[in-house]
Amino acid sequence: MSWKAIHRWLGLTVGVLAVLLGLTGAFLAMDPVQQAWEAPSAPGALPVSTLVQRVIHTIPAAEEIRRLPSGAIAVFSFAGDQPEASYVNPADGTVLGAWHASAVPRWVKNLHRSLLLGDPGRWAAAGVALAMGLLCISALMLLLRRVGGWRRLTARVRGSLAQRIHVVAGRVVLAVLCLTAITALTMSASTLDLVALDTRIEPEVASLVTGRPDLPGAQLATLQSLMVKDLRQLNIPGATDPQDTWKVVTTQGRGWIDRYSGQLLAWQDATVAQRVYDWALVLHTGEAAWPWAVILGLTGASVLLFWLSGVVIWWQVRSQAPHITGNSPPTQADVLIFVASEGGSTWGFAQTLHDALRKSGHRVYTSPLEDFRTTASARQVFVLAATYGEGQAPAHASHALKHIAMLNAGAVPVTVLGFGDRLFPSFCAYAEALDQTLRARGWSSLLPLERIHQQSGQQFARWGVALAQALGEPLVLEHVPRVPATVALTLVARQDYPDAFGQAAAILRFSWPIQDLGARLRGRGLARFAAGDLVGILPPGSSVPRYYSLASGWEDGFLEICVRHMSGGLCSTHLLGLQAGDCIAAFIRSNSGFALPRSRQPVLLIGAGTGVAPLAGFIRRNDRRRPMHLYFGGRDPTRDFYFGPEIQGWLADGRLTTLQTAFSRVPGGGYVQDALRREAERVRDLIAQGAIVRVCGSRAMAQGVAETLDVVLAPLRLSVSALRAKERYAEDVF
Ligand SMILES: Cc1cc2nc3c(=O)[nH]c(=O)nc-3n(C[C@H](O)[C@H](O)[C@H](O)COP(=O)(O)O)c2cc1C
Repeated sequence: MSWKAIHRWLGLTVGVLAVLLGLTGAFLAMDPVQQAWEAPSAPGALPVSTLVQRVIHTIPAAEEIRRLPSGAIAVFSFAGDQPEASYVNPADGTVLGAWHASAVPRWVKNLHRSLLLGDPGRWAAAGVALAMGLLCISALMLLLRRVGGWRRLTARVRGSLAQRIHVVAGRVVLAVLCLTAITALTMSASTLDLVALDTRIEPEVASLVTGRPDLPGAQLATLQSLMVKDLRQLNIPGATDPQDTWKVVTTQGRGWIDRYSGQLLAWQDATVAQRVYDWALVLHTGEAAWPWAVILGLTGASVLLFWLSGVVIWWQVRSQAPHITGNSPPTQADVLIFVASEGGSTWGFAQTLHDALRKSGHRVYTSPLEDFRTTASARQVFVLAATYGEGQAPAHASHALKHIAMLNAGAVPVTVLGFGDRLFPSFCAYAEALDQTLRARGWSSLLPLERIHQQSGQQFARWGVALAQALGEPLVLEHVPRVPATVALTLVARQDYPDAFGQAAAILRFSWPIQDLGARLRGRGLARFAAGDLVGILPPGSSVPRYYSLASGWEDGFLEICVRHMSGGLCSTHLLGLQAGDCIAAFIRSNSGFALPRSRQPVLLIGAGTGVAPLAGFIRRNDRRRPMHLYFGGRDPTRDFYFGPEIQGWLADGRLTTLQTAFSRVPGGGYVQDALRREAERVRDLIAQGAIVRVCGSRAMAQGVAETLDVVLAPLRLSVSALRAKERYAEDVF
């Protein structure tokens, strides 16, 4: 079972009880705070003998003195038949007021400890604590996987409002929740008699009656050397029983003292189990320190927040998960289809294949690629995989390749169909990696690897013809593409560059519709985005989105892109024809590999042409004035210096540290690579300081930059591929 499944199912099943224990725990945590408020605590260095003297002076009938976990002193006595308990000021022994066993209704404590169900309830509460511990561990695993390791634990969180609340709150209180679960289990082990705290019998001791009067408490040597901070409880010998003794309980153990001679008659050290229990009690209840109790209280209350946001996330994921209609149980299916998809379009192709195979009489099971396996009934397996990042797997399938590489080959052929885009340097690289791994492990295939460019229905249909021939069945793959859920963005401003060498360009700024809280919680509407992410735009009459890098983040309050006209380009023509107030259909695709990690390390931004857009977005958000160095390449500063005035402004206000430009169509000009060569010394310095590099522009430019940097970095024995491996170098190319 995966960590995700453990987290999800424990959260959904035990979650309600965890909320109950969390809220009652938060309520109980008020107790130490209230006690600290009601009575001053005894000074730690006060000897117990002095305390006894003062208490007996004020309450001669005192029978027991207890130091409450808050540090306050409570004295128990009898007035006639009536038991009395009072707070006493340890400074002078004056009575401060009546002490109640707990101001908190007893049943809240019972509810917290045993759900008001006695022993079975205690077992249930322990079970919830165990589940809570597992929830914490699985949460940590998921968090680490999501952000990409310990070093990125504080990285920006993406997703719907519910997801962000869940993760951000988790980062804050996870450790305390985990500690609470462990201490609860420790205490439960004792309450449920799984561990005995002390199996020793109390010694039979009695004061030796000699006719002498009682020695006053102030003169008892044991109490003189005992400080109040170490006292738990002190029983004063009763007037009616001459053999009665003093009994003192401390953090170290317990002892019995002769009332006439003051001699210590017996002593028992606290057991290890007792000490562990005491620590667990203090950490779980916060009784020794009210500030800790406040932290515990807030943490307990946060369980409700986790549960609510967790349920919303679960519902959101469920409703957004691809649903394949007509899925057969895997054990009965003769065809298995496994899918790796980020944007969902590959699922549409999988459904078409699924339906066509069913139509020709097969029983088909379709599932995400991370479930890859074969069954006894399977005769054919198909893997439909999209490629993301720089030739990587879609996020949900990030571990699938490793899993497949560990499997022994089966007799069933496994055929891979890749989905990608030739505009990316690593076209269908993930599908290729899957295919190579399968072949290397010895799996056969019905058809060689095929790569589908830009979700082409025709290419898919052609592959269907080859498949039909190989299967010897009349199979037809007619794919009607699924259109991704889009939001209408309104153009609010545009800045034109009409003279950008025959290809008009513009910076377009859009607004998005206001979303209510419910929609934001569930991640409906426009997803949150950061500079460097992509906006997918569906031009009218097309179901294939075109992607543009974002030059702004959600916090900027607008969505900005830089578009250059491509001759015959459906989308760029549409975008450049927009007027203020016109709308486009768009959605967000995250590009987390290109995002800047949060750190103070310098950043080298290298961009050419409209590729400067995401880099401009990074600089715009650089409120913390992290060192950022921009290398911009264009043709002519008067014609295609996109974001030029803003860049100069950022340079002036410190968001941008340095700017190097290279324009190719001016006398003595050159390319951005030339600027890098010119600045080789500084580039090396920055890289040696741990700088991270982001490159955005055309494929040819990115290639040229990588080659130049390899030469520049050679004296450091570093290369672009070494930086890439350390996630210090990323490209966004088009
Ligand atoms: C951010 C991003 C990165 C991509 N990277 C690659 C890539 O490296 N290689 C490739 O061939 N296709 C790449 N593509 C194209 C997708 O693989 C292609 O559009 C695919 O059909 C999407 O399938 P899906 O909607 O099921 O995720 C990328 C697309 C996006 C949005």
